[in-house]
Amino acid sequence: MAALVDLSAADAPQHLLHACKISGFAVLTGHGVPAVVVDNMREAQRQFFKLPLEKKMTLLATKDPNNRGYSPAHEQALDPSGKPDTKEGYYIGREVPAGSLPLQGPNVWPPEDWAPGFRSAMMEYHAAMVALGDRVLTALATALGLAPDHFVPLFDHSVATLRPLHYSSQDAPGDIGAGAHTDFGCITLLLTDQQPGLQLFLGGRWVDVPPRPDCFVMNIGDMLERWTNGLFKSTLHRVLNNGQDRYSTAFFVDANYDAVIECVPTCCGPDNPAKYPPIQAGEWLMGRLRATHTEHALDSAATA
Ligand SMILES: O=C(O)CCC(=O)C(=O)O
Ligand SMILES: [Fe+2]
Repeated sequence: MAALVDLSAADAPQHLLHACKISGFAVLTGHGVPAVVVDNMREAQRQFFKLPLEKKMTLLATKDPNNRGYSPAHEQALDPSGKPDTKEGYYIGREVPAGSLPLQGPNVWPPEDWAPGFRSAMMEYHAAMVALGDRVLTALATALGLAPDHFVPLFDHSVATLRPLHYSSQDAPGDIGAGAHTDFGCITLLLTDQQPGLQLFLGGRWVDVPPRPDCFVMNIGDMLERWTNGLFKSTLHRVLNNGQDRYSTAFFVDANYDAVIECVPTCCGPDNPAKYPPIQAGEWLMGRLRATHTEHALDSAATA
């Protein structure tokens, strides 16, 4: 189901290709992300979520036009037909000046004395994830028979969202921490702790993904499924609470807001016509964010 892939091996592209076709999930070893970068991020994540709710509520992502900041428990329903998610989270993106594209702009940060080192630890981890994402995209382009740098111009100002999450021990075991969903973008790089909870929907049933705190769980999102004409699978997954505190950190590798997602040349042809009409990456993303979040400042943000 989620195959182990050693990213440092010469045949990594072939193994990734296989995993993307079968389940859309792989567990990455040989990723080269320094342990200190991961440890500092984990520490900052734990300290931040321990803050009193009144403080966290002053940093709401729903009030930010670029969707940066805190999202409390029950604010998002990743499965809009089900119960809201019990997880709390924090959205962090590229630290850039407000510009013409939605979802791009300055981050929302807690005051330094509330969460000392949070900002620097998160931005260092963000940079490491951008680099890992580039590496995975190069391997995937190679595996697809494209030039290794095929995706580079499509990700040079990409929406690159870091989202530390916390599932609370106060929630009942079996409650929906994160509702059944497929990821909206291209690739997700997920770090978990030692707590189980993540499940994939494969072969008509929910299958546990055993935690591997030293690895990254990589999965394919909707945009890459469309880009590959359905060759890569954007697989349904969810998180169930288990009565323990669980910390995970998602990094969403999404394309440039203004990139057009249409079938890559090696995945369609006369015998295999494009199954999906072209979409603009940012509009797709905004649609999925609006569909899963409660009332949001995004609702009034212009779509480019
Ligand atoms: O917390 C996890 O293990 C998964 C979270 C997830 O699927 C997501 O944020 O898209
Ligand atoms: Fe997800």
